[in-house]
Amino acid sequence: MAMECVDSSPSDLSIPEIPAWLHSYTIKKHLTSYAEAKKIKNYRRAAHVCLWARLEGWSMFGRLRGAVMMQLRFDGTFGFPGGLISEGEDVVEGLNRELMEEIAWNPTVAPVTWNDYYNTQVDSPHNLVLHFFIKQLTLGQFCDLEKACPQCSEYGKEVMGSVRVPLYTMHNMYSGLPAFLNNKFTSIAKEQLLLSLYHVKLLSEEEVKLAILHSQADQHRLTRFF
Ligand SMILES: O=c1[nH]cnc2c1ncn2[C@@H]1O[C@H](COP(=O)(O)OP(=O)(O)O)[C@@H](O)[C@H]1O
Repeated sequence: MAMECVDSSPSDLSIPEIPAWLHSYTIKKHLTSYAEAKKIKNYRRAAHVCLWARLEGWSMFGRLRGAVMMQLRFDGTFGFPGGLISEGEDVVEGLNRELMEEIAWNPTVAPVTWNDYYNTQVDSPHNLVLHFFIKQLTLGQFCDLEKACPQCSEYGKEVMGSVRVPLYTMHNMYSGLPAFLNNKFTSIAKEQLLLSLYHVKLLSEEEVKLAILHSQADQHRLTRFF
């Protein structure tokens, strides 16, 4: 007997507006509405979240802007915390459960809710529906979470630790965010990172463009020399 799926989602979840130039860089999988995604049969569902906090100030590396959390995964790639939703499980409940396992998230402090939903993409080759959330924390909550991460049950197994994404670019136009973008990312996590930075206005349209350009420029330099 098929298990009945619990679903607490509101009916008005819409597809976000994404400017055409950013769309072409960041939407690598079919973008769909949550309602359409619900109709897809025999696909697994996963949900991940970009947790971030505003952070004003400067350092010798450049303007700090904000704290954004990603994690180093068991497969050597970077991704956002989250994971597969169990059969019959509500997406938001499943996401909060995954966060407890992967980053020692305490959902009673600041649970991820449907207000934090951002978009859904369909990874057809892998029969996977990918839901993405973006949640703002206070800087205090973010720093507490960073300290708690190593206490999670998956630490040293599935998750090797949380990292803060560098949002600055140094004078050489490469160190910082452009260099970070040349790491290996799982699935569409790199594209989700760029979308998040733009969506929450941590970076302007021009700054996202430049970060992409400078990360690619360095790849070309390396190809020429080696
Ligand atoms: O940060 C991410 N953004 C988008 N997709 C991701 C991200 N991390 C993992 N995925 C995709 O979702 C699938 C399941 O995610 P994950 O590996 O986190 O699940 P698990 O923690 O339940 O094992 C992965 O196989 C990968 O294709």
